[in-house]
Amino acid sequence: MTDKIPVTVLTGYLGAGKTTLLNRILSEPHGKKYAVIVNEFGEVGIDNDLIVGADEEVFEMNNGCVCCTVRGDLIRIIDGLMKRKGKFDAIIVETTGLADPAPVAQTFFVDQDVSDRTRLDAVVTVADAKWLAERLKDAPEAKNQIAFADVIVLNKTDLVSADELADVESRIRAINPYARLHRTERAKIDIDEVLGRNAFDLDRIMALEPDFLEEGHHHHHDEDVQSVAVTLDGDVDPDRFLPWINDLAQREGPNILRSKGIVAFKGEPKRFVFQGVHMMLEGDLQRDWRPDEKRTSKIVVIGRDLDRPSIEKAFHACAA
Ligand SMILES: Nc1nc2c(ncn2[C@@H]2O[C@H](COP(=O)(O)OP(=O)(O)OP(=O)(O)O)[C@@H](O)[C@H]2O)c(=O)[nH]1
Repeated sequence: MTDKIPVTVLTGYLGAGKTTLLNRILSEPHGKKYAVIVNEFGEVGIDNDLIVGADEEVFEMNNGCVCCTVRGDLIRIIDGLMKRKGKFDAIIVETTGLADPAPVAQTFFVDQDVSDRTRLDAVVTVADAKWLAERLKDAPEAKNQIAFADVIVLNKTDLVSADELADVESRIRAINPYARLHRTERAKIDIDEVLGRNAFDLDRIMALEPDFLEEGHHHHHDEDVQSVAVTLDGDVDPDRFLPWINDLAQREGPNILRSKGIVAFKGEPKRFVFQGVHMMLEGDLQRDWRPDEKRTSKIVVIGRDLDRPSIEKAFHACAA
């Protein structure tokens, strides 16, 4: 068992702070080599672009959710990684915010090749202290992610009062009394609390889902949640884009579960990156566009009842 490569499944609802946690882990002077597998919901890869690349290799799985259509991809990527055994110490799988962690975890037990060579170390769930209580009401995935967690990182504590924090913590405890729970701001946590936990407890999961080890376990996505991805070749006018995106977040905020994008502003050598959850938006200029990189702007808005044509039209109207 000891020579099996540990796998950490990083989950948590849209915008909770998974990539923030992942970047924190990868930026630490850990002296280890991690293989990172990211899966995102949305037709264009943005997350992959936002992971701080040091030495680790990042494998992207788009076009679907890891818990359903791309599970074959996950198995293939892991098989490929295993052929290069010895080159890395651990695998981290970041799932989409809409993934049910059960089938992802199941892969590490049911697929023979994968289970021979890897072991699921822990399911780590990042929870958004501000929005989790709402999502527990309307998003079954959010609840499953908490139920399946071995470690819970209760993030964004800066956005709530002490009472709200205690309330969300008690809601989490009602679903999962077993997981280790940490309160964090910007996912600031000791790496040892997240990786190398040896915490995944199959017995507990079997009690939760007796058919966990049976194949053909299907997860139905919340069909109401859609992803609108728009790309634009060429530069964007910040004087048009910024008021528009701010206005969209204010107007459609309750319906927008997540928004993000990488935008090329006219005359600006740096990439503008914005991130949002509901009506809260943040954005800044990050690294330079590389000489070999096409200045393509891409945005993704994930939510309910979104007006796709109007978002597409409005973004294209921001072209410089
Ligand atoms: N105020 C505040 N914002 C945070 C905190 N942690 C992360 N954020 C912001 O929340 C947004 C979402 O963070 P991400 O790490 O991208 O979340 P994610 O879970 O990877 O999102 P998806 O992969 O799209 O589901 C970003 O704008 C972050 O900067 C926090 O503790 N406090």
